[in-house]
Amino acid sequence: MNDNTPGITGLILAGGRGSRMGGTDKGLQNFHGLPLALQTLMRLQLQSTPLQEVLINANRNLAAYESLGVPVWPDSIDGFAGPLAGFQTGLERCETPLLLTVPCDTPLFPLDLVERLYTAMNAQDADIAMAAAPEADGTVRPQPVFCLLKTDLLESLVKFTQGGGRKIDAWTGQHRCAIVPFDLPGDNAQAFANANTLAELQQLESL
Ligand SMILES: Nc1nc2c(ncn2[C@@H]2O[C@H](COP(=O)(O)OP(=O)(O)OP(=O)(O)O)[C@@H](O)[C@H]2O)c(=O)[nH]1
Repeated sequence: MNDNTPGITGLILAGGRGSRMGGTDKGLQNFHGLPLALQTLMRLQLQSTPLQEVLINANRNLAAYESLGVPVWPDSIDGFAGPLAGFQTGLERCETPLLLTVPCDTPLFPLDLVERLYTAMNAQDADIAMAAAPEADGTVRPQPVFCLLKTDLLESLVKFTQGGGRKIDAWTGQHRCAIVPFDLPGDNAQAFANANTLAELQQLESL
């Protein structure tokens, strides 16, 4: 990070239903003995480009999340409207020019995530930088919940969600969006592996 890097707030998205995990609150499931949300928080605190602040977005068990020591905000849109509701909450609550979103169920994400998204955003004069990574079939695909966003996109997002929009790519497609592949030699091919089920969580622990 150099002196010109603007403040960046990290947002942990832990507001989902976790239906494929039996309706459990995913962020509170243990990964190597600690809740996924805490593992995610620690990974954000280890980023090569430091964050100014971290927030958690959760819709259940708020006291348990608050015990992790950072501010916790539930969705401002009712009814589990999806990750974009979390983006909106983060943009409403963050006090820095940039917001980084990460999900709570992908605990091996790269330690240079912030650095590479920020570099691409600048180089491409973009409003959003989104990670992309190889999936099981080897194809590099966007990972839409890993986004660096300019905070002044809030108005656009509120308009989009008020119009019933729920799909991340439909909204990001309205803006200059840099897609940032994490498939360089030395990148961990499993870095964006996520746990939707308890079996997948166990698999992740064995990596
Ligand atoms: N704030 C917020 N975040 C959500 C919502 N739905 C999903 N997310 C988050 O978006 C990320 C990806 O979520 P998914 O795996 O698609 O959904 P999930 O609710 O976690 O799990 P499933 O119900 O099994 O699909 C996770 O970090 C979720 O916490 C929501 O309604 N509100």
